[in-house]
Amino acid sequence: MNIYTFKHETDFIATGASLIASLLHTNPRSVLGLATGSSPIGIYQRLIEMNQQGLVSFAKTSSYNLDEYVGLPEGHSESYRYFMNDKLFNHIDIKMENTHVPNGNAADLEAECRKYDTMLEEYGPVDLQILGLGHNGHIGFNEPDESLIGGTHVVELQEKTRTANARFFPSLADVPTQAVTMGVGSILKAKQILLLVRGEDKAEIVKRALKGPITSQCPASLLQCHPNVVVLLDQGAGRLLS
Ligand SMILES: N[C@@H]1[C@@H](O)[C@H](O)[C@@H](COP(=O)(O)O)O[C@@H]1O
Repeated sequence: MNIYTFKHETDFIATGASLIASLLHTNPRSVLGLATGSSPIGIYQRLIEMNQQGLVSFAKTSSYNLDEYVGLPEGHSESYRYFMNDKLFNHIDIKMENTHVPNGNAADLEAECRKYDTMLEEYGPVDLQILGLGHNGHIGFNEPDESLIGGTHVVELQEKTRTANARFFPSLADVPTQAVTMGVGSILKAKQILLLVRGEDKAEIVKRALKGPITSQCPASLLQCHPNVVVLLDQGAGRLLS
């Protein structure tokens, strides 16, 4: 695991963006695993600029997002499909049909999960999986539990997660109670993982995830088992690592 802590946000962004861009230079058909949350936004903005300057192309790239809320109306501004379109896809040369986000409005959510796994099996493995980190150690929406699920599944969101994400909704009551998420097994199948974490409030969980015991009570701790993980932290998030 290669862990880098950055004093300046511009360096955090430049490092993340160039890692993705160099992957696409090496293999323009790379499969990207993408994440929402605040941590990747600056990197997505930089990739948009690079794409518009002709420095990187997504024309042959496909993408699979980690997760999506269940039950938000189509086009809802807090759905993860809206986030991805708004923060990245609408501004780069990726073909929209090559972008995939689980459908949290599928009539049969179990069938949607199986369909997502089948696509990942058929068109994967993911070359580079971007991840953020929840305050409780979740990755995607894989919440701490007695055991973890390998494939894509429907999850009940924990109060800590709903409270953390309530800042984006009018009130806590408006935050969905369920989500569809890729499982930890699917995440670990990626060839390379790029974990992005920002903020002092994440320092404790960063330490637990990267240096603590490997346990389903901290899903991100399973990343310690993966052979190719790059972690980018800002100073706040990295402050408890020696
Ligand atoms: N479901 C997403 C996660 O996939 C993301 O990793 C997390 C971290 O968000 P942030 O980057 O804002 O810390 O937020 C949400 O809970």
